[in-house]
Amino acid sequence: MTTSSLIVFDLDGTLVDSAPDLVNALNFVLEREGLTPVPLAPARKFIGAGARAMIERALEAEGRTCTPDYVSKMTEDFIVFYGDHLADNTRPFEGTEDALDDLASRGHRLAVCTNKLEWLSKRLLDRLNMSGRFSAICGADTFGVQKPDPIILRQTIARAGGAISSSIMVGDSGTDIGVAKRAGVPVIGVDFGYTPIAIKDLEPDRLISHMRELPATVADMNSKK
Ligand SMILES: O=C(O)COP(=O)(O)O
Ligand SMILES: [Mg+2]
Repeated sequence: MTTSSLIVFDLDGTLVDSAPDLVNALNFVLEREGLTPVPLAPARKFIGAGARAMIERALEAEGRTCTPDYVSKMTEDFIVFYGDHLADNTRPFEGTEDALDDLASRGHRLAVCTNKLEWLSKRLLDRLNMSGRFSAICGADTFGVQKPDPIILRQTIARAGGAISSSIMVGDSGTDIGVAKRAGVPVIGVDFGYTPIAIKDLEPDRLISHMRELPATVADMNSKK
């Protein structure tokens, strides 16, 4: 028998392949400052800790040091540009919508816990016609703390009407594995997202390589509780 539970998803690199639009926005601000744009493949690993961290990681990779105010201005400009272009090329990873349908049909509630700003996350999921699937969509500014601070995951679970003891986190990077472990929530890693450290080395409880594997993985974890 399957126990129904809340499944909490990371957004960038887990539900959606958002790197093309994030990197376009990054390159918009870099080029405007006279800096060299970054190709998509190496820039993917800058994603995962929010917009500011993405810009800082890109500047560091170019060997630039900038004042916090300068980075703040670039971050503001990044967000304005990204807000207008966030669904130009971003799509759910293959099999995601079928997997979410399957989980919902088994009685699972779904939520999003991301280090993207909440309004950008909601706008993106609206544009992809996916918002209605989630009982809560929480971002870096929703509770004033970001992943891997366990408060953001605990509060997301509460907002979605779930319980820590019956929730599972799904994510692609160190912030997701970290937040889940700190909050005491089992975690499934996906190996198709964005992370500078191989996801298997971060030791998620389970690892999947395609969203089609998710419903059976969740069912198996719940059957062993
Ligand atoms: O946009 C980011 O850098 C982080 O987003 P994520 O937490 O959904 O991976
Ligand atoms: Mg991610």
